[in-house]
Amino acid sequence: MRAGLPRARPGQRVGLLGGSFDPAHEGHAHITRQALKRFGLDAVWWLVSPGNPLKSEGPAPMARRIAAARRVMDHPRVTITDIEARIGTRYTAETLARLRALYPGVRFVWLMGADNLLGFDRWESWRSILDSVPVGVLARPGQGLAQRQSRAALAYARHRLPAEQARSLATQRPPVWCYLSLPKIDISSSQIRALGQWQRTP
Ligand SMILES: Nc1ncnc2c1ncn2[C@@H]1O[C@H](COP(=O)(O)OP(=O)(O)OP(=O)(O)O)[C@@H](O)[C@H]1O
Ligand SMILES: O=C(O)c1ccc[n+]([C@@H]2O[C@H](COP(=O)([O-])O)[C@@H](O)[C@H]2O)c1
Repeated sequence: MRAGLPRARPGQRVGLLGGSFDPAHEGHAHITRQALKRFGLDAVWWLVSPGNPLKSEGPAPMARRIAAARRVMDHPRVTITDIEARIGTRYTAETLARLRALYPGVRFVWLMGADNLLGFDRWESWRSILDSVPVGVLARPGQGLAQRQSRAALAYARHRLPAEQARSLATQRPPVWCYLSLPKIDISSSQIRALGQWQRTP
């Protein structure tokens, strides 16, 4: 394994929470704890993005975002990593393909807040994401019904795993996705930036 990359053993169930984390906040920590517990994961990696391909404005420098994320989430089973910058990927489909090649036998699960269901069909090769890894979707304040009726959700409706079977998500054969209802935390990085509590430039 290359220096600086997190470790995982074949058979381990690893959730991947990609994000700008600009900055990280309690909403990220909350869905991570819920995903660990309810999807029965061994670990969660926060993939701190070099920059969301759909966002025109760049985020704060990686080192600042990582340091802030580590202050928010200090948990023995959570790793905060700049792995996408290290392996040179930005699009999720590409990241997942590289991670599967780098970590044979590891059972990855792509994690995301339900807001991402809405625009998911604009992601690069979005179908290949759903076809290649189990996807865990965590409730987020907002348009719950619209999210669950988004193009991606409808196109893959028959592959939705009932929440009662959430613990088996990582070992299910894709395409498979699972929507978890949970107590919601109404917080976002945009709100924190709007309050002036985080600047993108030092
Ligand atoms: N409060 C929250 N509840 C549930 N999911 C969340 C919450 N905040 C963020 N997420 C999810 O965490 C992942 C990373 O989010 P991101 O870093 O973009 O934070 P954000 O608060 O959505 O940022 P921004 O407001 O800048 O768009 C996404 O999948 C997002 O849906
Ligand atoms: O691959 C894509 O086309 C794509 C488009 C939008 C978002 N993503 C990923 O989704 C994750 C959440 O992004 P963000 O900026 O909303 O935190 C992050 O890992 C992004 O790289 C990926």
